[in-house]
Amino acid sequence: MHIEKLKIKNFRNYSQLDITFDDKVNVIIGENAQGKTNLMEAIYLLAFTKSHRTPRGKELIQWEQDYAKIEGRITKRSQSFPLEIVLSGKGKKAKLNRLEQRRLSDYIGALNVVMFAPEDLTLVKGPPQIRRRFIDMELGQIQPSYIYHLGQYQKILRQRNHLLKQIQRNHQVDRTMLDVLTEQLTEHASPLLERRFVFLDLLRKWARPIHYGISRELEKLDIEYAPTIDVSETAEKGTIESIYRKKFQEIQEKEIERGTTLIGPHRDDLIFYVNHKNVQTYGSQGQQRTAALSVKLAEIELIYNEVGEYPVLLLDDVLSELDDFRQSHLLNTIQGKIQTFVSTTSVKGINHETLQEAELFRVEDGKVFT
Ligand SMILES: Nc1ncnc2c1ncn2[C@@H]1O[C@H](COP(=O)(O)OP(=O)(O)OP(=O)(O)O)[C@@H](O)[C@H]1O
Repeated sequence: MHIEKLKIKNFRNYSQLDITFDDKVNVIIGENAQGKTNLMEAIYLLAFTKSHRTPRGKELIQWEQDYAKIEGRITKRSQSFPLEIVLSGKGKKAKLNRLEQRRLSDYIGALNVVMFAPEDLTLVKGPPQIRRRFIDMELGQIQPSYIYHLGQYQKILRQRNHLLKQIQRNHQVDRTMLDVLTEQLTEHASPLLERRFVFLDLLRKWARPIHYGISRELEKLDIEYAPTIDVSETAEKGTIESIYRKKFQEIQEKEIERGTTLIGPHRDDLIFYVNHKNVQTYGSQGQQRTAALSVKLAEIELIYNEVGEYPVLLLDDVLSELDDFRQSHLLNTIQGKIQTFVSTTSVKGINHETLQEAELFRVEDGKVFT
């Protein structure tokens, strides 16, 4: 799949932009603070309806303006269709084929995007929320029902945490509501966990040979899912549900004492191993980077297998962070088959033929010159 055209209005430092992209490699080049990342962010927003760097939609609207609009024309499975996102004080509107989609799960997944930015290199050693966000974003774009369960789960989790705090302060509060919320939370936690297990199994399958290749056949990568309950990765929804129910009963007093939900997918994590050693704890920075790169490349293959087409790849200022060997591994992978956007301050030192054949876009103060 690829993005044919992009139209932007009042987004970050872009007042107005209307560009046509190459279906292979597009290099976005410019000095610092000119709008390279903003352009990548616009594409990310078009795919996921939210930014990769801020949860606050207001920041995305150009200063002094009251709305921002991003339109894209996408080609997927030989069909061409428009996508549109409008942000304003009233919230956000997402249109697919000119029709407003009220449920995120009906919109996300129309355009598949994989982003690789310097902060993704901390996927392995950074805090657990980075890894949970990674799973949620990737699973969400290949399985709309995952987004539905995640949205419900997060809503019920907030209510449950609020109630636990109330009971913590006042033990007289009726606990019937807690039972109701616990049951509802379990109903959404279980499909989330079941899908994450399946996703992890596929990710592992794709990431292992990639990591082995990048490490010049020296390192075997393994990824383990670390849930907050004792459950097998092959367990089905029903089994997961009954384990959650039992565990919630066991820890009820502890949860009230702490005033928060102590188990569930919002507290799970991934553990990375190289040659059976935990990379988070024992890995060198190089090993951690290789593992992060392998996982990103695996994600591309995984989407190809699930969706039938390669996603659009955004490489935001990340090439200069990789050494020559990792850089050429990455560029060999995308060569000729994946529409890629590369943002950089300079192409000096990057001699790979993929970039020589690329379309160049120069960014200056929120304007793009070809
Ligand atoms: N809401 C906004 N309205 C107007 N301008 C904004 C808004 N948000 C950010 N900017 C401007 O966008 C510019 C930053 O652009 P961007 O983050 O894309 O930089 P960049 O070209 O990727 O630079 P670097 O190479 O340093 O990462 C800054 O000049 C900033 O002031």
